[in-house]
Amino acid sequence: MLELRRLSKSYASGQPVLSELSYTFRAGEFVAIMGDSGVGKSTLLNLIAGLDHPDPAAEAPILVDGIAMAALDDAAATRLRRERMGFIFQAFHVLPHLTLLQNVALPLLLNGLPQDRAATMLAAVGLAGRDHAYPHQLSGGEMQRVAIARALVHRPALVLADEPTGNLDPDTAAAVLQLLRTEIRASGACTIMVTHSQAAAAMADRTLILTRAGLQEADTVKTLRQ
Ligand SMILES: Nc1ncnc2c1ncn2[C@@H]1O[C@H](COP(=O)(O)OP(=O)(O)OP(=O)(O)O)[C@@H](O)[C@H]1O
Repeated sequence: MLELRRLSKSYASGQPVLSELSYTFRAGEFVAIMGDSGVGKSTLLNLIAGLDHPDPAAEAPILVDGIAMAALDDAAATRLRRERMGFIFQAFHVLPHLTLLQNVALPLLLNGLPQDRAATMLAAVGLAGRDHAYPHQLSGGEMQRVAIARALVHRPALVLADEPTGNLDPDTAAAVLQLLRTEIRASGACTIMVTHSQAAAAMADRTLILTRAGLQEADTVKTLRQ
């Protein structure tokens, strides 16, 4: 579903952040990515999302459903992102001047899809009857539930989440993650979640650790450290 092939990224200012990273993510799996601060987790998600460009060294470093991101022009990359991806990112926060229903309906509108699923998704995340509320009327946990509904409403094949519960208390975080897991199970989306939280990672099917050496299964890293 998502293939990384010798993906590298350096910023002008410094050393390479990612160096020849290769990994294949399968459809329907929920994977957590952990790793030390500054190792490049957010950079990796931004590259997969097409929000930043990898170093040009490798020919097709990112393939989504077999489509090489590097071969797409800006318009085609935007279309692929809009149709096949869902984001739970701080930078894509719920828009304050739109109602909850309008926020959740946005991916449907942008993709020219019928909008009735927006109300269904709001109900699925426990916010039935709040369609016409505005984001400032919500708690942090409720806001993250709206973000989840919006990320999944258009049935994307790939969901990218960056610290989806970073600013929530442990109980609310657990409820939000439980909901995310239920919804991605129902939709069959491949989900990649970057997190520093062991509790959040425990909700995923498996955990990968990003180090300078690349992405490795958490169990392998634990064994190597012992
Ligand atoms: N736009 C940028 N320009 C220059 N350097 C950057 C840029 N974005 C990130 N970096 C650097 O790249 C490295 C990786 O950053 P990144 O945010 O991907 O790490 P991270 O693993 O997500 O960290 P954290 O867990 O602290 O969020 C850091 O050294 C950071 O300073």
